[in-house]
Amino acid sequence: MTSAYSDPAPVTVRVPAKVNLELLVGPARDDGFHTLSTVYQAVSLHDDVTVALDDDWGCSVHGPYADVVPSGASNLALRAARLLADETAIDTPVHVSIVKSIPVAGGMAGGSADAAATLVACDRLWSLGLSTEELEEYAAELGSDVPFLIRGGTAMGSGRGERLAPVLARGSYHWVFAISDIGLSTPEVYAECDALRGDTPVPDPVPNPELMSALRTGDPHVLARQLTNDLQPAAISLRPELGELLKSGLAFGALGGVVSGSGPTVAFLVEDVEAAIDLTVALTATGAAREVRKAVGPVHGAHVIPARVD
Ligand SMILES: C[C@@](CO)(OP(=O)(O)O)[C@H](O)COP(=O)(O)OP(=O)(O)OC[C@H]1O[C@@H](n2ccc(N)nc2=O)[C@H](O)[C@@H]1O
Ligand SMILES: Nc1ncnc2c1ncn2[C@@H]1O[C@H](COP(=O)(O)OP(=O)(O)O)[C@@H](O)[C@H]1O
Repeated sequence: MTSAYSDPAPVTVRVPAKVNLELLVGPARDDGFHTLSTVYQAVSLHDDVTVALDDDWGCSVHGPYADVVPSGASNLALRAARLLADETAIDTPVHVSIVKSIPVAGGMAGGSADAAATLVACDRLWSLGLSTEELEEYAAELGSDVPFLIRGGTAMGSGRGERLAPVLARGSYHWVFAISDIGLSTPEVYAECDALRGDTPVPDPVPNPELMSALRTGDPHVLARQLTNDLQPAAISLRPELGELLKSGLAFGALGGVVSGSGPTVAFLVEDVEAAIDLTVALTATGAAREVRKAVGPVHGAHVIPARVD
């Protein structure tokens, strides 16, 4: 006799990386986090995260970065699944399988992206029916930029980066990312930023209206002039070669360049897809980056895709 009930099929969610178009870092708060004003853009470097019911909680990581991502309890995606289960009184464990293509510890929020994808996937697998707002609240418990990876597109982040507001952005932008061999630790880069500032008083960050205007034009030449990152001097202080990489990209024709978040990935904004190909070839030839990848932004946040058939 067949049962009327069958286990739900695994759910796969595709999730983008991010770049900060503007990252203004204010003073350190009592809880150790820094007050931020940032503008995130989701870009088309993706991880795919699949959740499936299993006898026990587990995680596996696949792809070129598998060796440098923990697959145990510290994996942020597995932590996301367990947090959501605890908060919603679910007691059916899942296995989380990550096909990782977002650079690790690169300032592109790869771990946060996997956590965001897992929340969206588990919501579907467990038929929780949570709203985007509810998922973003759980996301904020996992990390400052996890909520943005659920939302995607282009958005402003305040607080420690977790409070999101929409931004009116026109057009589609072409990016080239120069990815380093070895990652940088986000807390170390914030600490270096504090050390470089010393005793200089730091005001609360105020969003730059010229960036908002630039995003409304849809013109990459205009946007390129507004790219800003207060963590860039800290990232360059820890990795002086990033300064040279930025200069090379601009010399090879990028409209603008900026360290992505806490680095060490460097993001170059270019005019169009041909310029992206040219810059990718030129930067690859220098050997100054482990890998050079093209992407477009903005793209959607974490979203369910049809299951892979292997
Ligand atoms: C720098 C940014 C820019 O978007 O991204 P990444 O470059 O790491 O991707 C973010 O602020 C990173 O966000 P996320 O990676 O989620 O950081 P969290 O897990 O919340 O915090 C990790 C650590 O970073 C520092 N931190 C983070 C956010 C913040 N507003 N102030 C901080 O000082 C703290 O030392 C904290 O313990
Ligand atoms: N699912 C995950 N993907 C990537 N890194 C993870 C994950 N879970 C935990 N980590 C850890 O988080 C650290 C930060 O990774 P990541 O989010 O890629 O960088 P960044 O904060 O620079 O954007 C890594 O060094 C890794 O050890």
